[in-house]
Amino acid sequence: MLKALSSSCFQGRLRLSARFPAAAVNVGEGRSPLLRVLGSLTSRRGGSPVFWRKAFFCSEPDDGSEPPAEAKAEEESEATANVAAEGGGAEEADSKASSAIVSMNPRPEDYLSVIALPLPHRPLFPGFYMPIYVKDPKLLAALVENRKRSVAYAGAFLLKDEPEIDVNVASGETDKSVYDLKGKELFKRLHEVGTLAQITSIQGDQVVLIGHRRLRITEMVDEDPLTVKVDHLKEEAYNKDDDIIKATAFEVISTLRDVLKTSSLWRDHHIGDFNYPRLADFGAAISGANKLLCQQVLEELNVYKRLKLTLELVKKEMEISKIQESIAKAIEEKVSREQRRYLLTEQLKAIKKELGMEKDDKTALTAKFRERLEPNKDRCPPDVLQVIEEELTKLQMLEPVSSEFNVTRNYLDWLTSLPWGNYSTENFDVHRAQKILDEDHYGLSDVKERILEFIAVGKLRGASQGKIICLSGPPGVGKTSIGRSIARALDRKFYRFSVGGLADVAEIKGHRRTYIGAMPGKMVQCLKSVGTANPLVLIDEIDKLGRGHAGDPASALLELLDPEQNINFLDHYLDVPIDLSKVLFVCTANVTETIPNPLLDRMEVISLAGYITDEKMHIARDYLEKTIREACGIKPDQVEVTDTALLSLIENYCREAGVRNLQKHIEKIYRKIALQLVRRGLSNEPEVDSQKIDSQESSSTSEEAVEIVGDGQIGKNIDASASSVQGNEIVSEETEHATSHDAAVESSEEPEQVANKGTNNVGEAVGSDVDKVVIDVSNLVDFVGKPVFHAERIYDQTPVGVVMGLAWNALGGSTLYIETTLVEQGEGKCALHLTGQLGDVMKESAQIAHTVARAILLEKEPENQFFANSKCHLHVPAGATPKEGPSAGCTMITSMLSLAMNKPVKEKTIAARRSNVKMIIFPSANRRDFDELADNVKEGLDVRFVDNYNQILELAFES
Ligand SMILES: Nc1ncnc2c1ncn2[C@@H]1O[C@H](COP(=O)(O)OP(=O)(O)OP(=O)(O)O)[C@@H](O)[C@H]1O
Repeated sequence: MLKALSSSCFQGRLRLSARFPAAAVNVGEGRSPLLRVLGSLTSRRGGSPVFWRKAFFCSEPDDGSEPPAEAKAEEESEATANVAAEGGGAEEADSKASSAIVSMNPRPEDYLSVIALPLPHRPLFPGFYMPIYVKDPKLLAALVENRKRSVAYAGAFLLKDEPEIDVNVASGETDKSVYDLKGKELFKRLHEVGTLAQITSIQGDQVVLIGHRRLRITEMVDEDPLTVKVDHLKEEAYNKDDDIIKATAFEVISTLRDVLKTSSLWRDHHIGDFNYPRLADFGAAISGANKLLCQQVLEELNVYKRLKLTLELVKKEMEISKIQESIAKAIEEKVSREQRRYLLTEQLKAIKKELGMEKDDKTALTAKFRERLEPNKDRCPPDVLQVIEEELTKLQMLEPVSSEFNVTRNYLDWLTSLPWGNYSTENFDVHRAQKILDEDHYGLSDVKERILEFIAVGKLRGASQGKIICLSGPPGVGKTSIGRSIARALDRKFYRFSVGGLADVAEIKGHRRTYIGAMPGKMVQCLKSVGTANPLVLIDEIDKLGRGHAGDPASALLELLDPEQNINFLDHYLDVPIDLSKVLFVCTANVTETIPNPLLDRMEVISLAGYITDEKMHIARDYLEKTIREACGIKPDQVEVTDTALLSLIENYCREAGVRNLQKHIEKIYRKIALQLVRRGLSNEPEVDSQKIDSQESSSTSEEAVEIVGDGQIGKNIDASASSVQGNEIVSEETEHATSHDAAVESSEEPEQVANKGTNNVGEAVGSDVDKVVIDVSNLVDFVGKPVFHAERIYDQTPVGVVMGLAWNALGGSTLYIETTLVEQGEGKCALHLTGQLGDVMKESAQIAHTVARAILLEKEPENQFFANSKCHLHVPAGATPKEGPSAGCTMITSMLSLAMNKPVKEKTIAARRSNVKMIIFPSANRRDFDELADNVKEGLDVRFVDNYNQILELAFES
């Protein structure tokens, strides 16, 4: 009824059972295709590691029916021979054997007392092979002995779990405890129902069993080795044609088929021609079910119930199989997708390579690097060339996916992109250089002269030497921009970087290549970006160099700048020396005091003092305005900024040493003008358009409209409309102008309106050129807001105790007052109270000034006890600004004396030109500095040089 398992299976099965001793080895090694299949199947299902893996389906069981003829014959002959030779053994066996000698060989069912073999992992099913390991030597010896006496049967019983033993314990441990069990202990632990097992081979401690028929233990006969009395069990009788049994059996078969189908290993096999009880055993045996469930099947003698139990097991197996299949499928799909992609890209690469369309990555890279190096190869230092060659060889040997490959590639990228020995031709034309410098900057004659000297030396030597020029001065005096001009004058490439706040040495010297994301330092980056080895490098803000947490940036900078050292500058990343001796370094600083001394020593400092109003006017007029106007796209005849407006800007808005703020203000003005011009253009255009539309709609006005558009004089039209709208304002504006400028300045009208006024105002002045926007003092406020500064002169006439001094600050110079006033008087109340955020040195100066003033007063007016009996308060205004320095001593003395003698300092005494003061008193030691000032600065100043305070006293108080 049932189909043969498969012809090949059966062949294997029969061969194995027929020639068992030899085949047993094969069984163990799983060489038979069928056994291999079973073995793989079971191991895949994760059954018990040793025993289940080695349980194999074998032959027709001895379930009451006859064993296969061939096997039976062999067994019989073997048994006969053994018994004949030894003529002894166990009692029963003896009796059977002796009876066998007389009548017949012992049959399986004749074994009523058997040695009990414990099976720790799975029960043995009739018809299945199972190799087991017998570790107990006594038991093994007994089995061997029995076998010799042709008592080749034993009972195989599943071991019950010890209640406290976890079923999941490693098999090794379970095995160990199993081997230790003996006698009664073992007896108690055995399941009652087991299998009569034929011992087919014993190889060392490996014993191969074939299950024959079911047994039930009745009692223990012997303890060591455990021998038990058994009953042979038979299935309950059943009706083969019972529909329910039939249906269940079919269901088992079809489920088994499904399982076999889903498992690729079993796909080609068929289920054998079994009877129902055997079918149930087969299903249970090959399922990966739990040992107790299998034992249940073994114990079940009702065929229908056994089939049902098996059906449950195989259904479960089916589910597991399905899940397993879907997992396997998903993984397979993923792997094959990736593999496919990989294969395709490899194929593509191979095709491209074959067609010469693309070389492989490494070859292409190497070729690229070599090509890049080629133009500089002759000038490239030999040691650098050697490093490059070595790295190129290394690149060839590295895997493109490795991180080392990337490091080497980047390194080669940097090495080959530097301009080794590639110098730009310098221009030593002094006249041209002078022209360029004058073109870019007004004044700064010292700086320009120094640059021209440098060029002249270069011309005579034929090559310029590396130099460090340091331009020091307040912000906005043109330090950076003059650096750019020098580069232009010399025809050198320009590169600027700021070291303000720089704290990391790696910024200058680069990181070591071992770091992830390592980069070379600024200088190497500079060379790569300019592409020549002799650029002009402007190092900005060198006075604000950071402290550095790892290493000292100042020392690194020294190595970079020092002409003695930088011929072999070593960048950590590049690791090969670079010659920086031809680089012209220009540094900028606001103050030189904070520049590290070793650096300052090597620099040629050129000071840019700051500009006076005259100079600023020139700069604004001839340089700033011009460039800003162009940048805003405004034509020169569209705008006029009057001198007074410019002056007001400089004096009242941008009080600074440089011109940066002034530049910003002019930019602001020009931006606003640009907006106005655009707005006016736009406000006119829609008007023209609307007329155009009107002309289409109304025929009566069409001619007029066409005339206006056709006229092309849009400007005129704009103006006409503007004047018609603002006619009244023009009149009022004119009157305002006639009366007062201030009124216009304080006007709160919108900037645009005021600008229009300016335009119209000018329109009147320049006749027909009505589009011009004029900025003068009257409308300046609308463009740049209210003035920020007022004259520093607070007093028209300085009162008693007040003296004006000169101060230096970061914005350049400024004037400041020193005021002393009396707090209270009384016998012995001599005290001095100081305010105005004075630094320690300045406080000490004030104390000294107090003492000196007292001494001078004592000498001049011995009877004047002012200082002895007065508490004075000295204040330096602008209290929010900290002040420090030793140079205010004389001014303080003068201020205190003025109070003590109750005489104001003479109006023309101490002053600065910017504050409209006429006389300045300088210490004689400063005469040299004063002489260096340009004539236009000195102009109009009454300067006196003094050696001691008495001279000041004379100038300040005596007429
Ligand atoms: N003498 C000058 N003639 C023409 N333009 C000048 C002059 N001095 C400064 N300028 C202009 O002023 C602007 C500011 O100058 P720059 O940026 O070079 O100042 P700086 O001294 O480098 O300031 P900082 O110290 O803040 O860096 C530039 O646009 C520059 O062209």
